Order: sequence, then C-alpha cells, then structure tokens
Amino acid sequence: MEKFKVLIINPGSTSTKLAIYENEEVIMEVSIEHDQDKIRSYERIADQYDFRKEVILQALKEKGINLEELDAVSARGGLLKPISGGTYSVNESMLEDLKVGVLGEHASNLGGLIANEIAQQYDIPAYIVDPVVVDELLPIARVSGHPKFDRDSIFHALNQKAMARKAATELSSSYEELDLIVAHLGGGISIGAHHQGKVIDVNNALDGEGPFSPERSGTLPVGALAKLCFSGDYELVDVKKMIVGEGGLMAYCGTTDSRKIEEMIDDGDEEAKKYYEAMAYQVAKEIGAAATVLKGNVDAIVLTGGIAYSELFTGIIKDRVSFIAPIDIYPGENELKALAQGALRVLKGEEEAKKYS
Ligand SMILES: Nc1ncnc2c1ncn2[C@@H]1O[C@H](COP(=O)(O)OP(=O)(O)OP(=O)(O)O)[C@@H](O)[C@H]1O
Ligand SMILES: CCCC(=O)O
Repeated sequence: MEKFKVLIINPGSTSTKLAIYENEEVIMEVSIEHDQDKIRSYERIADQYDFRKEVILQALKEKGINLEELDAVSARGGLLKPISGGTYSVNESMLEDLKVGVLGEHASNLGGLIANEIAQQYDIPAYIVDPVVVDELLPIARVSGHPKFDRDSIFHALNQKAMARKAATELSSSYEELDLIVAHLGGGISIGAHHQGKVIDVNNALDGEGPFSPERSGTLPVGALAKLCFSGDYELVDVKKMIVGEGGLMAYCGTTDSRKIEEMIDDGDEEAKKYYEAMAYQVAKEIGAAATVLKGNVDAIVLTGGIAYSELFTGIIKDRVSFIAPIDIYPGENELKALAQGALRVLKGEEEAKKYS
C-alpha cells in the first residue's frame, strides 16, 4: 500500500497543534501553548503569522522532522466565504480571503496561510478540510425573521463531521446514509442536524445563536440587547465580548473551565449548579429542535468536545433527550486526525480536492 506523510497544522486561539501522519498512523503530535501576553500583543490575528510560523518550524526541527519527506500539508482554516464540506486545495483566492479575514478574524485563518508557505517551499499540495464556514443549510434554515438578516452557518464543522463519520462506522453504515444530531460541547457549543452527509441546520456558534457555552452567550433576548447597545454605557467591542469570549459561564461564574465549575458545585455552590444545569438544559433543547429539522428520523445523537468528558453534564442532557435516539459520547475532539483523513482521501484518489473561488 502506498504511504503518504502529511503535516497537520491546527491553530487555536491559545495554542497551535501539530501532527505528522503516515497514512492513518500518528508519527508525531504536539500541542504548543502560546504565551498569552505575546498573543495579546498582536492587534490582529493575521499579525501573528510570522510568530506562529516560526514556532511551528522550530517545533518540527526539535522533533527531528525532515520536511523533505512530506507529501502534503493539511490545515484547519478559516473564516472564508461559505462553502460546502470537504477537502479544499489552498489557492490564491483562498489566501486573499484568509489574509483580509473576509468573514472576520479566527485563529484558523492562519492555518491555510502557513500550510501554503511550507507546501510551496517543498513543492507539495496544501489543503484545508471542513472549515468553520461549511455551509450546507437548507434554504428554509437561512431565514432569520427579518429581511435585513440572514442566518449563517459557522460551527465546529471539522470535529462534527469527523465524529459523525465515526458514529456511522460504529453503526456499520456510512455518513451519507444516516440522519444524526451532533453536539460539539467546547468553549463554544454547536448543535448540527446532519441529514445524509450534509449539515442542513446548525446554530451559528460564533455569533450569538443557540445554547450559551463556557465563553459565549448564545441567543440573547434581542429587544433587551438592542436597548443595552443604545444605553450609551457600552461600545461595540464590549457587546461583542459579551457575546463571544466573556459571555456564558464566564459571565455567570467567572471561569470558562467546566472542571472548575464542577469543583464549585462539589463545594456546594448553588449558583454554579444552576448555571451549569441551565447550559445543559439549553443544549438539550437545541437537540430537540434539531430532531424536528430531521422530522424525528434520528439514527443517533453524538455528544463530543471537551465537556463531553463530564458525566455530570452529559447525564443531564441524556436525561432529557434519550427518548429521541441512542446517544454516543465521543469526548474531546479529533481535529488533527480529521485533517489527516481529509488530505489522505485526496492523496489516495478517493476524493477530488475542491476548488475555492
Ligand atoms: N474532563 C473534563 N470534564 C469536564 N469538562 C472538561 C473536561 N476536559 C475539558 N473540559 C471542558 O471543555 C471545555 C473546552 O472544550 P474544548 O477543548 O473542546 O474547547 P476549545 O477547543 O477550547 O473550544 P472549541 O471547542 O469551541 O473550539 C472547557 O470548558 C473545559 O473545562
Ligand atoms: C464556531 C467555530 C469554532 C470556534 O471558534 O468555536
């Protein structure tokens, strides 16, 4: 069997994760935690380009990786224009959009850019796989409630699709044949209705939709929010932070770390208990909504992301949604493997790389 060696790059807000895969096997994996003061010293995420690239190259050097042996680079990226799911070749239009942040700033914008530079140097292809802007929404799901606003699909597409494929394998079926609900429970929370391989509805996890999460507000009462915006007490930047970064558990309990919240609950903190349960309640409610999108035909509900490690949290959700379908719990995320698999499907000729335009 032909062997392919792929460098994987996954830039997150506080860390950069790297791996080398030889076909499905991990040869090396490392998570580089960045100095937060250093990260904050850059005005824009795009300004971190040189810093992150150097850190990556240094880490690969320290691990003794010979970049000449690589067959491809696969990266997480980015806030591009809406696209369907799959593996994309990094091309000029994509690089332009990642540089200017066509849909906004996100750490994953750096993925395609850095992958491209390394790939060019070694004359190999660079790919991105299932970026956060994967948009497979049904036309009806795009309607917001006012013609001035459309609903956008921004979510944990890479991990949701990887875990949906895993669930399909365990059901001895294929992703394209099943109807699944996938709840990614991380710093942000997204709940996707997957219908035969397409995410036909999902909450926009980066812009105040869906359940609240450790660091995000989710949907807020819109009239009260409009009033607050015009109170004169807040700038746009403050309100944006309430929605993403400093909303949700952070605003209620002062931490985004669910493990700390559980310690607070163990110590008898009733407020922490109320808000943690409320977050699980909102997740369950959104899963119920996704079940209606799938008209009740749900083969499985998948719970994933960091908080899926918590038996307390998943227990509250299970209690409310187990009547809908069997529940599979795949804690954490498998984004590095998903990036490798996306590139491998193309390198092995099982899929053609899509073109971004
Ligand atoms: N064993 C655990 N038990 C409970 N919660 C946990 C556990 N491990 C991680 N978490 C929680 O998971 C959350 C972070 O999840 P994750 O690492 O998936 O998010 P992220 O990668 O930072 O953000 P995102 O998933 O939105 O990209 C935090 O609230 C963290 O406390
Ligand atoms: C919603 C996209 C991924 C994230 O930043 O949480």
